[in-house]
Amino acid sequence: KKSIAEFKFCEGIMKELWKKQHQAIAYPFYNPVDPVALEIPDYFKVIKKPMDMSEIQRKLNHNEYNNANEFEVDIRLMFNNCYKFNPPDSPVYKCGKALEAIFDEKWSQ
Ligand SMILES: Cc1ccc(Nc2c(-c3ccc(O)cc3)nc3c(C)cccn23)cc1
Repeated sequence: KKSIAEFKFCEGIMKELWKKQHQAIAYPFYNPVDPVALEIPDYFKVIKKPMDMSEIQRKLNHNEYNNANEFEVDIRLMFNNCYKFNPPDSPVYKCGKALEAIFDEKWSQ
């Protein structure tokens, strides 16, 4: 059952992740990874299910999540794609870990 409260909770989390104060760690996740622009032509060979904050926001706005769990699945997919593709010592990997920590804190509230 699509509860309003679950939807509001997910909306609140996205509102947090989009905050300007998190821009330095959230920017790699704002939009779909563009392998041409980023010069990473093998990205779609490695990452079979791309996911980003704009797509998550679009799905939320279009009521495409049946529950909060489906929303969390896409959030975790976005971060795990980042950890799969980027080396642990890379700036973007560290951005993912920092942003996921903010997500986890809000998600557990
Ligand atoms: C040569 C090279 C190496 C690493 C990257 N990573 C990266 C990613 C990225 C995000 C999520 C993801 O699942 C994969 C990649 N986003 C960026 C951005 C926005 C700027 C610079 C680097 N970025 C780009 C180019």
